[in-house]
Amino acid sequence: MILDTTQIGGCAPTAAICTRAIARDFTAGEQTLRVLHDINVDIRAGELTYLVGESGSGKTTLISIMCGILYPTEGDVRVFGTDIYALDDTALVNFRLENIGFIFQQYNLIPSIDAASNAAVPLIARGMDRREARERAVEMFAKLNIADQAAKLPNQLSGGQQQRVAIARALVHEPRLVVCDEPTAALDAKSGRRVMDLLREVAVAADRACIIVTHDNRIFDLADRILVLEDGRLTHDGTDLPKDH
Ligand SMILES: Nc1ncnc2c1ncn2[C@@H]1O[C@H](COP(=O)(O)OP(=O)(O)OP(=O)(O)O)[C@@H](O)[C@H]1O
Repeated sequence: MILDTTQIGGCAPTAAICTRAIARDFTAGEQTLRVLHDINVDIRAGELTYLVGESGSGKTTLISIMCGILYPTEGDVRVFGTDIYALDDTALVNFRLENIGFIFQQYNLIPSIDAASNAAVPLIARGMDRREARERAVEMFAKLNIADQAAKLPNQLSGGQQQRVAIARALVHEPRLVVCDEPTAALDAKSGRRVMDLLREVAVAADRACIIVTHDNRIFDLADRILVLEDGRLTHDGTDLPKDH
């Protein structure tokens, strides 16, 4: 019998991310702490989804699990239909490289190479010629208003400029899933909205999705969908924040 694996656990075939019964424990000394409990959510393609919640509620842990960098203690994660934690390590790395762009709170830029080379890394890792990869990175810089910063080393850039280099690096290979942890926190209001416009332009389409962890109430109106985590449990899923938030 042939199983339609996209339907396992009730995952919609069109879901960008589908989590079923996700739990995650961390162990510190003798103590084991459960920081995520029974997370069942479908992130739809074509939408900008926000994940909000108090500090320590589990947002970074959940997005790390959703994008293949942290194994869940329990449960399954499908990204565009692929059961990612059933892949072997090499296949998982390749899957991430091909399909996922990350923007983390720490920019993790390589200090010894210039901004354009940093942003070109995902293309070079996929085998693109270095010069062409840099050109593509600089095109992305133009959209982010930092084209004139391409030849600078990371330590010659402001915090906001470093963040935009990290954003360019996440988007340069046009991944199907973009995952961002506080992408606008270090930016002024105008630059923050510009980054959100760019994320919507590049990262949201019929077969693409973007999930954003944010506390930034200046951009809440731009979400298609808002998920709220409280103490490791999903307590709200809607087009707006709950009234008491
Ligand atoms: N590697 C780890 N070892 C032990 N505990 C951890 C580890 N990573 C996270 N935790 C704990 O898990 C809980 C959730 O952390 P997480 O970073 O996911 O929260 P968050 O909602 O992203 O917080 P913030 O908004 O402050 O970034 C916290 O209690 C945190 O202390």
